Amino acid sequence: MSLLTVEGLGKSYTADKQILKNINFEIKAGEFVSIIGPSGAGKSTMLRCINRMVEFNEGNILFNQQDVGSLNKKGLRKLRTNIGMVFQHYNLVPRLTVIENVLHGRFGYKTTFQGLLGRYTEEEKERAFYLLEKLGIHEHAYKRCDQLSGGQQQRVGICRALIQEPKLVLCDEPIASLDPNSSKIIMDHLKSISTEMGITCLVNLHQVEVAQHYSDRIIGLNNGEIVFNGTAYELTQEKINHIYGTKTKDLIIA
Ligand SMILES: Nc1ncnc2c1ncn2[C@@H]1O[C@H](COP(=O)(O)OP(=O)(O)OP(=O)(O)O)[C@@H](O)[C@H]1O
Repeated sequence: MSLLTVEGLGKSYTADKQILKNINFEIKAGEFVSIIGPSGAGKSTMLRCINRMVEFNEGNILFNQQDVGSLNKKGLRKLRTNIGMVFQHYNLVPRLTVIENVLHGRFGYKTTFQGLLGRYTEEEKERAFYLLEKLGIHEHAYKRCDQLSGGQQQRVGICRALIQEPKLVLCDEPIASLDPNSSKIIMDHLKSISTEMGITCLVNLHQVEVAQHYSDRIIGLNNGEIVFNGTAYELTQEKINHIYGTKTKDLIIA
């Protein structure tokens, strides 16, 4: 069943340049899908239209049968509890502890007052520990986030997304700031989120081979248009060249 349907999506930030043009795709529940394409193709913009961090100008986005474009402030807040987000630069609060950052993921379920006072239930705290343990960083629970390595901080970011109990996790270049070892750890965790927890993952990536290794399906974006939508097996060198508009040997990172 389709969890996400994007129909005729268009976005421009300025009148003179269309960034996304007639984007159409569907994502099924539980799928792991990567979006690849050259710098400036519109990958981040597309991802951010889905939870309306970026407002789109044309088309429709249906999430879980719900028309995302027509949601009011309250509806949008509810939608965002169902859609977790993982960022390239983690977007943690550096001076707060790991556990506090994870619990921030529950913010969408709280009144502003409860959130500001940091009122979390025992169940929420236990869940936060469980997730930290699952991602192998529970021994750092009471450290300030800025004392952790990039890879560890990204794992905190993933825990914060997961504690929301999302149906979908959007990952915007989650390994772009990490070394190969940390990248593998993060990608393995993201993959297990989809295979073990059944959570759908939509991941922007710069590394074609990483996308091929982990994805059920890959979407290729070039200059704001989808030019490929298929499996890793179907993504031939010719198709990669088409997505990047060039010979890509230099672009492929092991
Ligand atoms: N807030 C903004 N205002 C104006 N233009 C923007 C804004 N955000 C992005 N753009 C432009 O939209 C285009 C697509 O950017 P976007 O970040 O979505 O691409 P991308 O494929 O994710 O690139 P990268 O891989 O380098 O992150 C670029 O030309 C960029 O300059």
